[in-house]
Amino acid sequence: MRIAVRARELRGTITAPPSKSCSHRAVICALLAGGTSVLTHLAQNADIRATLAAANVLGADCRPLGDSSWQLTGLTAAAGDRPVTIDCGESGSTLRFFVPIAAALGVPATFTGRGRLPGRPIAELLQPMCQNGAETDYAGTLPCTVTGRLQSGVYPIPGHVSSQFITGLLLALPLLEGDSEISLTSRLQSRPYIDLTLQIMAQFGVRAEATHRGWFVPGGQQYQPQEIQVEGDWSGAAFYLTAGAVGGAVTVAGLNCQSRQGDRAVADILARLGAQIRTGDGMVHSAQAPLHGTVIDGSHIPDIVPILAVAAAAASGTTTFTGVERLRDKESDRLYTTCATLTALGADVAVGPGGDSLVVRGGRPLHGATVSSFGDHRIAMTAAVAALLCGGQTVYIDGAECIEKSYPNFFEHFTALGGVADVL
Ligand SMILES: O=C(O)C1=C[C@@H](OP(=O)(O)O)[C@@H](O)[C@H](O)C1
Ligand SMILES: C=C(OP(=O)(O)O)C(=O)O
Repeated sequence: MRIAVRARELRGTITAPPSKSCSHRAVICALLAGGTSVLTHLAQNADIRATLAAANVLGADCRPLGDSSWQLTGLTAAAGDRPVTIDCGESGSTLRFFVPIAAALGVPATFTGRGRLPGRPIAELLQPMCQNGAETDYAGTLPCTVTGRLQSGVYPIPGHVSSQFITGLLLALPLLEGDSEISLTSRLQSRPYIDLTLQIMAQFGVRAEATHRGWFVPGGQQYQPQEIQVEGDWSGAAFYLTAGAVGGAVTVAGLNCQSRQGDRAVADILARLGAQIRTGDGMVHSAQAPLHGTVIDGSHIPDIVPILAVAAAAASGTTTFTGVERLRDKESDRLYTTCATLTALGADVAVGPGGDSLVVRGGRPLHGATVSSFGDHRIAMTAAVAALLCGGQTVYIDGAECIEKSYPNFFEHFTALGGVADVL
């Protein structure tokens, strides 16, 4: 699907979609709880559909109650040992969370996926699982089959590849009989996602404790069913907060200003770049002001680096994003695709020496062009917001349907704020 977008400025108020990260975690905790949970304001996107389908395959009874609420009855008895296939679609979270969960339940499972997912990293998670009772059949790409049953023990894991490995283990290891330890072998990146995991696990009555090298996870724990309202998505909100900062004035409602979502940092970062930001009462207001370059550590906020590069392109001077090497392993190689997209529109964006930074020399006027989404929802949405810098010219985005992965009504919000988004 090609979409033609045009906007000189965006103005008005939208409500943030439900958080994708919180929705994954809530569905999984509800699956693991013996009883019925009610999840309201659950994200309705392709990735959460994959996670709901995976929960269903493992024995949960998932029923829509309407109005984005779901009733989920979790595993009341031991899961069977009948082999299952779990289609993760394009969702890295679904894959990395369910691999250890299936193994902890002792369910032989084959994992499939599409798009870039088959090649995204997973070996670093399989390795400690194989040291602790699992067996895997994996040839460097999906499908991947996991058999055996995880045992409690020590799980050495790198912290710099994907925090999703650690979230998957944190969710799964409390189900084992004995205590386990997750031991980091390299510095943790994307740390806020771990805090979010621990927070939602705690809401379902399950705990893990931080140690000086990782986490201690007591075994024999039981998830308790809950009624949970999923909070608004700061990662999605980042697109429209950036839009307000570079052209117009946008208020995003439905956000928890004390959230553990790491992408909440977008508000402080835009303010640091010079935007007018006001927060309070579950709303964030972002308005245009002269922006100036700065240094942004991207190591804990990988998902908002592409959209912040648009703010950097609008700022005078140079903005350097550090710690961004892991952007290469997302739905696209986001270092390359952020550069390619913004360069096609006339911006000066390049990967820095060493390959772990992104350097944006801002302040250039941009122009319309045809760009590809590269099949990556965050790149499609980045290109749409970048159209605000193109002097009213049209940006054509090929493959824009990929927004379905996290933010299906993204273009409805774009038009509600006064932009033009025509499906061609
Ligand atoms: O745990 C999560 O919900 C996520 C963790 C992050 O991945 P990494 O830990 O691989 O950076 C992030 O990019 C992803 O979109 C969602
Ligand atoms: C990287 C993302 O998600 P996942 O890793 O779950 O595919 C994302 O939403 O940008």
